[in-house]
Amino acid sequence: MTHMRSSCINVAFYGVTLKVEVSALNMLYNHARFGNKTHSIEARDGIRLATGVEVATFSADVRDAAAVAKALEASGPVDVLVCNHGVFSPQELDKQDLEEVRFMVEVNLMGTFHLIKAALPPMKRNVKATGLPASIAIMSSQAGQVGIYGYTAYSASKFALRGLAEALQHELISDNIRVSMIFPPDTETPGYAEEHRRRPDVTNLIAGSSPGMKADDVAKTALDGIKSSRFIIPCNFEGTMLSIATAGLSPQGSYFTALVEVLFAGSMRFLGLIFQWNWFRIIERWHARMKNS
Ligand SMILES: CCCCCCCCCCCCCCCC(=O)[C@@H](N)CO
Repeated sequence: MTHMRSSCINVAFYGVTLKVEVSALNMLYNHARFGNKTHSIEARDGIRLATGVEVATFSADVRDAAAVAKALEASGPVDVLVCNHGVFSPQELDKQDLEEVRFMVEVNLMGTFHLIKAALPPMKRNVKATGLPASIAIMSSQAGQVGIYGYTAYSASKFALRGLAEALQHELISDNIRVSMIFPPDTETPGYAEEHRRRPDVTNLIAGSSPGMKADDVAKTALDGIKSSRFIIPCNFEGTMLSIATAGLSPQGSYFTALVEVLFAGSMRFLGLIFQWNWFRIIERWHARMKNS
């Protein structure tokens, strides 16, 4: 992040790696259900060990707008805001408690609003004062590009982030602030290990269409994408296909990617339909098997 001042906040959950990659002076390390102060101390020590860089960490629950605002005030103006928090509880909506649904929406969606609202005013002032650009990166998921069995609440919260990001980029373009969205597949984190144990078999079959990744690799891809101010940042090959298939009316800064999107729109729709057809078949078969046993 050479062109940006090395101040950054990073909010937990997809892994500590992003923090190690960025030579951050100020960091906010945030936790929802799984988090506490210990995690932010671990993150700080991890960064010191890996890079020798001394960082500050501030903890807050992203669901608590006032706490987030306080933490951001303590951290000082942010150049690169990475909204990296997220929670997931896999279950069919029919079986899932509304409390769980609300929890995902509160953390994944409202938490992102809280961070951006708190970070934006000083970020704008800072960009004006320094003449340097700033970035807001939002961690979505491939389940924020396509809805999948067992992901109703999660997909809803992640799809919502896209609307937020597209509109926000309109609002911030003249302030020289770039918005990015990252769409990772299953990512090896402690949260994922827990999720994988609990999610329905059929979810595993469908999510298996996109191979999982290590948190480090997602972090590297995310940083590269943020640095080149891409709006959509896919993380693996399937993610690239998915991003072309779901390009919609999203901003596209790369002429090359724009050309690929235009040239392959039809055939990607066709491929997407084949994927859907296959997924519906998997679901039907799975239900038939459940009925028989
Ligand atoms: C047209 C071409 C299509 C290409 C293939 C599409 C494959 C889609 C697979 C979706 C996997 C979703 C993983 C979500 C991970 C996640 O966010 C949870 N693990 C939460 O932690």
